[in-house]
Amino acid sequence: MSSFPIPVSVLTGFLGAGKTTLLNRLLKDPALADTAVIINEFGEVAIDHLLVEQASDGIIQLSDGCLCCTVRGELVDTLADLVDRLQTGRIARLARVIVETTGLADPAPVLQSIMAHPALVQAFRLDGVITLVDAVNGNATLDAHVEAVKQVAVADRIVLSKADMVTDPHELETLRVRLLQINPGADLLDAADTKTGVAALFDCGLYNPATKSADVRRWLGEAHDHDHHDGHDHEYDHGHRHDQRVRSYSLVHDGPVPFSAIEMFLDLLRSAHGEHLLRMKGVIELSEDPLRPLVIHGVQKILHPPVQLPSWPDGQRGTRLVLITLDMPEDYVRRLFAAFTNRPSIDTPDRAALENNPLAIAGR
Ligand SMILES: Nc1nc2c(ncn2[C@@H]2O[C@H](COP(=O)(O)OP(=O)(O)OP(=O)(O)O)[C@@H](O)[C@H]2O)c(=O)[nH]1
Repeated sequence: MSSFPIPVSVLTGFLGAGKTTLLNRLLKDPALADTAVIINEFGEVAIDHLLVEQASDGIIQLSDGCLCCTVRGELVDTLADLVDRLQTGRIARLARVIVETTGLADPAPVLQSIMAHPALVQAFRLDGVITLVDAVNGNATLDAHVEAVKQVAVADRIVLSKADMVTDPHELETLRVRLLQINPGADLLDAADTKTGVAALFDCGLYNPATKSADVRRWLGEAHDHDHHDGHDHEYDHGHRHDQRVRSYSLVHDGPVPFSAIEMFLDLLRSAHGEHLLRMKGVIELSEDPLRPLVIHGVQKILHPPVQLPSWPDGQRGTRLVLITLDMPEDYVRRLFAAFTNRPSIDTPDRAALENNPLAIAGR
């Protein structure tokens, strides 16, 4: 038996960053039994993975019981096919799916295809995004490719590989600081560290139905930190042009918010700026049900189905959203949020005005 929804982890990272190396090591752990690995190839890059052999139906069974396949086309079809195989008994068990994206792919479309598909949303849940960064080439790749910055920005876990090949400790430290500036909410791990195993990388807990918990404690800590800085914490001064376009900030409201207000705020945000919204996570204190926090998370325009936790972690209530954005006017977002949480502001329309005229705030 497999319990739905099945957790899906996305493993991404720059070309040659060490994804396959890490994956091969992880798959030796019995905790990853009954895992399906989907290698999602993009564009023209031809990949000859050791993991993958040719099989007539595209999916091969490895000796440890894991399934593996390479997808050139639609990831959605492969995931739907896995569900079909489970339901028709052609696969006995499926505990987890790992999607490895190759090279310099923008991870957002992969995440979207999992989170947006009506049928897949029932069967799968996004567990988390693991991004490999090569310590030798990391800085140069981040400078050259905005996709690389996006990969770091959407990560729940960032794994630094090839640190053993860097001789200058200062260089390594600079890269670490840079990665955490792009994405302060992620755990930064070392690929060579024995602790960087299954427990550290999986069950990121965006929401785990088995334990009915989410990793909101970390997000909340994150939100508090940002609050102290009044949103100006990531004005970088080191001149990396792509990094400066990525911002991470939090929106905090102490007190309950009606579901309709949050829904409309998110709708407006996504319709006006969806493609600039790399990642969003949050907990909401609902007016309708303040004792049970609503957990939301999204990638670009796609919002995962919200779930309610049975109680508040730490007992501390409040509405906190953490946003990671690319080229998005923060001021607009803050004013929109203030309007929907009914915080008065001299030159900003209130919620009632916005419900009548959603275009009332300039800056879209
Ligand atoms: N020294 C060192 N070499 C590593 C490490 N991780 C990976 N490598 C080497 O880096 C090369 C690329 O590693 P892969 O695991 O194939 O990288 P990948 O991210 O899967 O590559 P693509 O799928 O082609 O993007 C291989 O030769 C690995 O042996 C590490 O932590 N230290």
